Amino acid sequence: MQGLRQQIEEVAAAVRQRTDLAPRVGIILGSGLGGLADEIEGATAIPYGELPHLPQSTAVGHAGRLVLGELDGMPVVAMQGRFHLYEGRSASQSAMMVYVMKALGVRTLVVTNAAGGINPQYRVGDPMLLDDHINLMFRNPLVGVNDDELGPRFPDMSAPYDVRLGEAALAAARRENFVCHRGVYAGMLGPTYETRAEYRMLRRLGADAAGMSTVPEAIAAQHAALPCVAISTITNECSPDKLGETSGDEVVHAADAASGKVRAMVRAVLAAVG
Ligand SMILES: O=P(O)(O)O[C@@H]1C[C@H](O)[C@@H](CO)O1
Ligand code: HPA
Repeated sequence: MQGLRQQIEEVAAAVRQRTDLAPRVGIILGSGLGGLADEIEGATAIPYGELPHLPQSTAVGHAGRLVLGELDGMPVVAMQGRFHLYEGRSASQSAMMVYVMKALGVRTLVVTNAAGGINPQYRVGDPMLLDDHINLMFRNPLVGVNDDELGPRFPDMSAPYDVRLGEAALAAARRENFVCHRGVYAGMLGPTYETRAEYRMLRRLGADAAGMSTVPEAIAAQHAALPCVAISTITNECSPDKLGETSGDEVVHAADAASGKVRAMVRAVLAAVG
């Protein structure tokens, strides 16, 4: 883990060479939400390829850049593209940027993603605030020797998502008059979408939505004592009894179409951070 801390410091130092902005909020932009980074003012954009230790982002709809600047007056750092396990990344690699963001000064993490709606009440385009998650990736970024400088050996996971900031996100949905659910996200390894039997199983396990990201990042945030808010956009309905086909393009398109709602929620979280 000492090696990991060194890598974190080297990435953070490379970022500091490009800008002296000290971000307070870190934002991980999921599929369809990359456009939020275009609203960041005074932006410095750094392609991942220009930073040490970072792999290329290969996922559809993920630009692969770090964008630093101000959003509604708040200094932020946004990941325009993340590292998924299905791209061949380890859980540790997929979560490393959480520690880099903390090293840069971030004190709150906002995570967004696209997810399949398992709860039969959920419709394409609805946002879901994560109340909790189930780690079905069978990977954990904290496996290995723990670095006590980064966080404790056995982090508590009884409340991985910040309730007060989540309330601020929900209040934005009420104010702007759109439906927003609060539910449980099942983190899957991917890259296949689930079978009908798997969606049925996930529903029985208590999941409301399924996706292929977020869980390693939320675990790292908890390890690093960073309050975390996570918001899914429901991009496909996964009723086992009438399951249609799903594709990556459909997911990106649906997330893009609904991105205004999630943007409003992210901005409400920024305002609540104060
Ligand atoms: O980065 P996210 O989670 O938004 O990526 C999307 C959703 C799934 O994880 C994956 C397949 O649709 O891409
Ligand atoms: O149905 C899904 N399953 C897993 N990941 C997803 N990402 C978008 N939709 C889905």
